[in-house]
Amino acid sequence: MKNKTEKLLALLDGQPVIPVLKIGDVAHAVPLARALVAGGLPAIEITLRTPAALDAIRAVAKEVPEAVVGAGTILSGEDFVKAADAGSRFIVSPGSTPELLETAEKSDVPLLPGATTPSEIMVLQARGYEILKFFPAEQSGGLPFLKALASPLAAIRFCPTGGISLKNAPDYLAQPNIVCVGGSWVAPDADIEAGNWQRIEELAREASQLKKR
Ligand SMILES: O=C(O)C(=O)C[C@H](O)[C@H](O)COP(=O)(O)O
Repeated sequence: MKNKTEKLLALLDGQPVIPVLKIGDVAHAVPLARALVAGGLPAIEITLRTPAALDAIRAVAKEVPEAVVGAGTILSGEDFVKAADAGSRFIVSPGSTPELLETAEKSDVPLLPGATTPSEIMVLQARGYEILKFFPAEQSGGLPFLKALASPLAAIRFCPTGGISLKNAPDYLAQPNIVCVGGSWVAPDADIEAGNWQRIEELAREASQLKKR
């Protein structure tokens, strides 16, 4: 597990914000990934929330080698395997199940599993996880909650996601037990639909300049 934690950290490479993407049309995947890379956010999370998601992951893995493509909204072992086979280099889930964790343990692809309560966190810690997603961050108690976890659960670091924006991201990133934040704000649905890659590149640049790294 140490290896996989290090692998995950190397892939994220200190990037302060991981864009959480919902891609409805596979044709948007490559230009969107290129815009995010150009804006300084190469590690991206394509969520399995649309029928196009697996093809989008495949297209980015093949055509945008500068990107570090990951998959999000992974709910089962089957999703994990499909996403990894499509070329995902890391996998993100909103929570965890024993079945998902068993599948992840057989793979070389690192998993960033979600947890919010001390008990969920302790179960994952006992299985060797040191970096967890904290989802939905704002709705689950946000920064005060994460600060309260830092002392009893000192070995765990978090990637909070859900309700994070350019406005509150700096406060999260200033907290030592936070590795990065995730957010959809850097790639708004309307800009993806309109092919507004320049604006997405600008939003990415703004986000990439927030601390950590
Ligand atoms: O389903 C998952 O695996 C997720 O990653 C959930 C997303 O992280 C959030 O839905 C993003 O939240 P917003 O930035 O507030 O839009």
